[in-house]
Amino acid sequence: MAKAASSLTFSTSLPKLCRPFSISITQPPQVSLNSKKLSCSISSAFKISRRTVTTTKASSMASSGITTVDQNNRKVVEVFVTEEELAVSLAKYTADLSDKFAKERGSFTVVVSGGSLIKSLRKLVEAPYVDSIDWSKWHVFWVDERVVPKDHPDSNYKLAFDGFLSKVPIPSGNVYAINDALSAEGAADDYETCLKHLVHTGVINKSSVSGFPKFDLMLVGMGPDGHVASLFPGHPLLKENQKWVTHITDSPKPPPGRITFTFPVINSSSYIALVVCGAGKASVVQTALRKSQNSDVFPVQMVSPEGELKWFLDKDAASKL
Ligand SMILES: O=C(O)[C@H](O)[C@@H](O)[C@H](O)[C@H](O)COP(=O)(O)O
Repeated sequence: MAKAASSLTFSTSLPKLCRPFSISITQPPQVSLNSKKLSCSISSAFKISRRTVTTTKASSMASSGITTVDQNNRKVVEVFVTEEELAVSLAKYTADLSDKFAKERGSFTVVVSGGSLIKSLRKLVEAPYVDSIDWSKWHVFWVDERVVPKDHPDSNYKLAFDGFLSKVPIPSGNVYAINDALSAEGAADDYETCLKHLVHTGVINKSSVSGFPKFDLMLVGMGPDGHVASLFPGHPLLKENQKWVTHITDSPKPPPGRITFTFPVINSSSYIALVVCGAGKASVVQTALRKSQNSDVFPVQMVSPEGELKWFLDKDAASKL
């Protein structure tokens, strides 16, 4: 097992077609200076699959340990040499879940963020997925939206429509954009009312654990400051625990007016894919996946779904692990 742990590494001279490796974290490793104990602890904490990347830096990741993991949750970290490979894997992951939920419950509720995530979904609109996915089962929501007209360049709806939704046959009635004629507060209330209706009619599941809506899959990005959705570091909205959808008028990332799902909704999800690329996010990724204290510094560290959390990282975002 010590050999396996020492293979968890990154290199700038990786073979071009090398496959990603996955780390399934089932329990936090015990970090110890005793090398024998450390090796045993790490082996019990990580399940390594598709291991093809072998250099020296991984042992430093392993020896620091990952201590942010909730023992009851399943967290997977997957690192890709290129964003292109990440996009391929993300498409397969999404398509597999689409198939699973379409078969199991006759619909697939998918939540997307804005930002670079939409570009990372591009493989879904290509073969084989564009033809094999049952798009009629999809119901699409936004984890956050900027309160601007739907044809505005800042609109997350427009971003997703142009890059993704316009290229697949999802019924237009299954795409839940905000009412852009309302204020931020009004749009948030309206969106929550819409979600309540869809929970009532069974399109969206309800968590028996939290009582909040339980989406099948959330595909979300993370900002360089560690924000997810429109939940920003230090903002009081991080603590919202009643509302399903809330609003912000002082977003530090423009535009200032937005609506956002709250953490209880995000964390009721069955699956969350956190898609993070670029060296500018490496420090936050490092803190989120290697922190040794219990305090949550970044909003992304509050992402802890009932189901599976999977990090999709490119090698730049993972460069400090
Ligand atoms: O509307 C938004 O601003 C987004 O939903 C936001 O949460 C985004 O996902 C992150 O800021 C990451 O964006 P990038 O991937 O472009 O850095």
